[in-house]
Amino acid sequence: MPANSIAFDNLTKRFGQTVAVDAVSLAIAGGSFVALVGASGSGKSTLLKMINRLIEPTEGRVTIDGRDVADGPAPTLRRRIGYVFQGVGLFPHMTVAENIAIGARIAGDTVDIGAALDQVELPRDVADRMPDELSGGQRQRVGIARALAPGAKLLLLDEAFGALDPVTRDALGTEIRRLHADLGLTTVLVTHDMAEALLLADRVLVMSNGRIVADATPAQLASGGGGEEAQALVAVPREQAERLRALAE
Ligand SMILES: Nc1ncnc2c1ncn2[C@@H]1O[C@H](COP(=O)(O)OP(=O)(O)OP(=O)(O)O)[C@@H](O)[C@H]1O
Repeated sequence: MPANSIAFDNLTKRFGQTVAVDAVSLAIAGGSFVALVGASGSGKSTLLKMINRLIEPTEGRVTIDGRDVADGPAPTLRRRIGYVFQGVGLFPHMTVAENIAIGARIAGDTVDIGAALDQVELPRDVADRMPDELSGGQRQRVGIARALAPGAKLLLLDEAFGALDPVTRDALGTEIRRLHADLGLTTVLVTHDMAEALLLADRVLVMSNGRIVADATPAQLASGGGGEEAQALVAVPREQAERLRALAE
């Protein structure tokens, strides 16, 4: 498998009586773009956070290129894995430049802030601004720049476009896809939006009650494959598209 592949091996997480992730075994090829979709509470975020050890499994393990993520210190692991979530979590009292550099600085490295801003198509003059002087979409771009600044080759996105207007959301999605290709990333995107998953990912995993109930390509899903639960989710954007088409007739 190409570098930066991820594997789940009987991965389970229980919170008391709740089985958030239920014995998931699955491999994600290095360089692929995988979307994880499913209803609220189906276990998507829990599965994602076990990759960068924000959550530790109850049973089973996650490996990256065959090595257990639990081997070695979590901060070292997290420098390899960019993580962007809804709300971004920029430090409000630090400038954009300081926010982007923080991960690398802690590790004793420096970051080319201009290049990091170029990468996410932000003007270089935002470097000295504070996060609350940016739009939501710009803040999200800073979050992506920060996640990738330490040279991460894996990118985890947890509803990263969730709070944005549809136009900004679409533009950021396209940009993430470009960054994914340009930087040769392995990307895992958690989203409740099947249309976003179909348009951005190479492979769509559907979660339900802690299990992966469908594993298909966007083309397979669009042509009716993937099973009942997947098709129930595909029906939403399909019906919207049909209603729009009907309006034009
Ligand atoms: N820290 C926690 N303590 C107890 N239960 C938790 C905790 N985190 C998650 N859960 C439970 O685990 C299950 C899976 O949650 P998770 O956040 O992974 O779902 P999700 O699919 O990401 O949902 P959403 O789309 O709403 O973010 C849910 O039943 C949730 O209530």
